[in-house]
Amino acid sequence: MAHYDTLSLTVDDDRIAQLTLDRPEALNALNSAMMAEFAAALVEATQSGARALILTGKGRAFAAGADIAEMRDRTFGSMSDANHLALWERLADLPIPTIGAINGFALGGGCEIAMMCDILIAGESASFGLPEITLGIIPGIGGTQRLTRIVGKAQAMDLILTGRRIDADEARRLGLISRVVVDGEVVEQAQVIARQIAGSSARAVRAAKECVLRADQSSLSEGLLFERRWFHSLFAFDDQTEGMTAFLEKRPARFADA
Ligand SMILES: CC(C)=CC(=O)SCCNC(=O)CCNC(=O)[C@H](O)C(C)(C)COP(=O)(O)OP(=O)(O)OC[C@H]1O[C@@H](n2cnc3c(N)ncnc32)[C@H](O)[C@@H]1OP(=O)(O)O
Repeated sequence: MAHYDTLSLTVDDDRIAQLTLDRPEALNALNSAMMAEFAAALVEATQSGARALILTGKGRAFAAGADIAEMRDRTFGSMSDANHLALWERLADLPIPTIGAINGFALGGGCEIAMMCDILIAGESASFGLPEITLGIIPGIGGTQRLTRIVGKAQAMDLILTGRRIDADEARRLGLISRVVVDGEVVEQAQVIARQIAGSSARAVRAAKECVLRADQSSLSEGLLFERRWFHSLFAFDDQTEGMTAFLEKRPARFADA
């Protein structure tokens, strides 16, 4: 793995990649250096053959948002010419499942990146929020769009216009995250989920991810057709025969790429 200054990337023997944001002294505030390294690390993780990626933060935050010190003196020109923040969006395009393991604060851009993950689990004392409004700006890494799709207009307006923070339980009630776990066990629990995914058929996992994501972006009829076509196509591969034979022979399936 390459050396990074603002994050670390590991890929273990089970082909689980773990990307850890690593600027704990600034609560993992997202600066330009981290954004460039993040994009490079995603490429490296994918090329390593990883079957799932865990995203977490070092210390008492997942990430407390974009780096305010770096951002304060930026201008419209420097932001728009560089299409600033666009690189973070690469996370949403990753072909493998992504699991956000949220420890502590996930605020502003931190919350926005978290919402790009496919599966999101958080420690009991994690807190989420989009406080950009208090800084005279709005979310810029997809926060208004993703939050509205996840929680609906009224809740999204409430959270975005007030900038208030919510705890892990409220985030789960609203649908932002799927599981709340004991603080300190977030990464461990994410690894359990990642291993389960890595032990499944890689093609079926990819098909499932593409179908779920399609649900957000297409009409129901298009989505149903997309799902059915993917379903049919999985019968072209050995994993389907192996999965079903293993069930009938009462043994665990041994998928080719697991
Ligand atoms: C993506 C887009 C479009 C926008 C954004 O994300 S804007 C940023 C949105 N985020 C925020 O507004 C949160 C800012 N941070 C806080 O409100 C607080 O730090 C806290 C509530 C998360 C934690 O407060 P606490 O008192 O526990 O800790 P601090 O002393 O405030 O922080 C420790 C250390 O980290 C620095 N820090 C924290 N957040 C950021 C940030 N977003 N950018 C830059 N630096 C940040 C903080 O200044 C402090 O550093 P020093 O010890 O050097 O003062």
